[in-house]
Amino acid sequence: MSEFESEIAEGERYRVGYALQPKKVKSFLQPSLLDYAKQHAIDLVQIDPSTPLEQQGPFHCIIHKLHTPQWNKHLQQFSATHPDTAVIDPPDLVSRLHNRVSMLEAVTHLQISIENATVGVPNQVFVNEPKAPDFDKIEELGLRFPVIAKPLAADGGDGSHEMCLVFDRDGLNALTAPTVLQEFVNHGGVVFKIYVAGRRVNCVKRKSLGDISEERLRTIKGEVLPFSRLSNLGVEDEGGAVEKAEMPAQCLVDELARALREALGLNLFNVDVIRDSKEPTRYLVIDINYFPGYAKLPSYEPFITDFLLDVVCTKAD
Ligand SMILES: Nc1ncnc2c1ncn2[C@@H]1O[C@H](COP(=O)(O)OP(=O)(O)OP(=O)(O)O)[C@@H](O)[C@H]1O
Ligand SMILES: O=P(O)(O)O[C@H]1[C@H](OP(=O)(O)O)[C@@H](OP(=O)(O)O)[C@@H](O)[C@@H](O)[C@@H]1OP(=O)(O)O
Ligand SMILES: [Mg+2]
Ligand SMILES: [Mg+2]
Repeated sequence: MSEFESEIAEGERYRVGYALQPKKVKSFLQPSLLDYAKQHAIDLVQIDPSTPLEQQGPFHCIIHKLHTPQWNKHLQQFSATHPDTAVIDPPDLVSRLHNRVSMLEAVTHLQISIENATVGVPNQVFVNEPKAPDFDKIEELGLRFPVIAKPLAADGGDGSHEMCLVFDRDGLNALTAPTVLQEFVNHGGVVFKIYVAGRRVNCVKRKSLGDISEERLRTIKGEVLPFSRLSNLGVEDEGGAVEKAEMPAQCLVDELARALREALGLNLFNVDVIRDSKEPTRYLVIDINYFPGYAKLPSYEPFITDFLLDVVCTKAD
């Protein structure tokens, strides 16, 4: 018997509306998810964002990854008149993840120390005009090269995944504003991706940028190395770094997910975490994404369905 069978009244069905871009519908709404959810009393219903929500309901729950002002307004109006529909998640809270400075602020307030491990963020500074960056500000913060130049906006818009590895001050001349300069931390070429769906948590390993040696730093001058959508690149694991990497302790993963879920007020996100090669008890959060690619997880169908059942059966803790 499933965890929820005793909660669901005989014949009861739950309507969950989803409002996503066509590309996301294709990747997230796999037939296997639709089927699994259906067998567990959840009907996933596509929402047309250009038609009033009133005409498309009723909904027990709405999940979404659209953030045009018009969609936010429709959602807000619908919520006001349908307080029983759970909106996963409120647009004003999601928007904190659309900026690479505010995204990491919640992490800096967490006090996590489990099994000697700590969780923080890399040093970073926002510069408006990288061509004439405020070097004093950078040095005051103790920011050290190499750095990754990341676009401030992380809203899925054009260029929001286009990054640059910058090896020294001269390299900053190649950048365009506005940019977040984040210290590059050697981490053994493996990123841990913690997927959260309410109280459901799953951590997987992925290939990342390789370490940069002191030797390489001495020889590279004024160079920048552009890259984009690294998490979608090939999965080839040269040298077996990903396979060999030890996972972070499960209690650390669970506590980080729980604490961030509470601090951000969000249910659907993932967290990219690296482990400092020099200090392996030091974990660093480098990125948080709203409504990430859950379909890449093994058994994502029960993962998502159980989360939706948590919401509609109001079992979330
Ligand atoms: N501070 C850092 N130190 C070392 N490597 C980093 C750092 N920040 C990012 N990286 C590497 O660059 C990749 C891309 O960075 P980031 O995750 O910030 O970009 P993104 O475009 O938002 O990614 P996503 O596709 O997950 O949304 C990371 O997965 C990691 O491999
Ligand atoms: O492309 P996928 O569906 O796999 O998911 C990616 C998602 O793309 P989307 O645009 O389709 O939502 C990205 O969103 P935007 O920043 O572009 O908004 C971002 O969240 C990535 O981190 C996700 O990849 P993952 O972190 O899971 O590897
Ligand atoms: Mg990332
Ligand atoms: Mg991201």
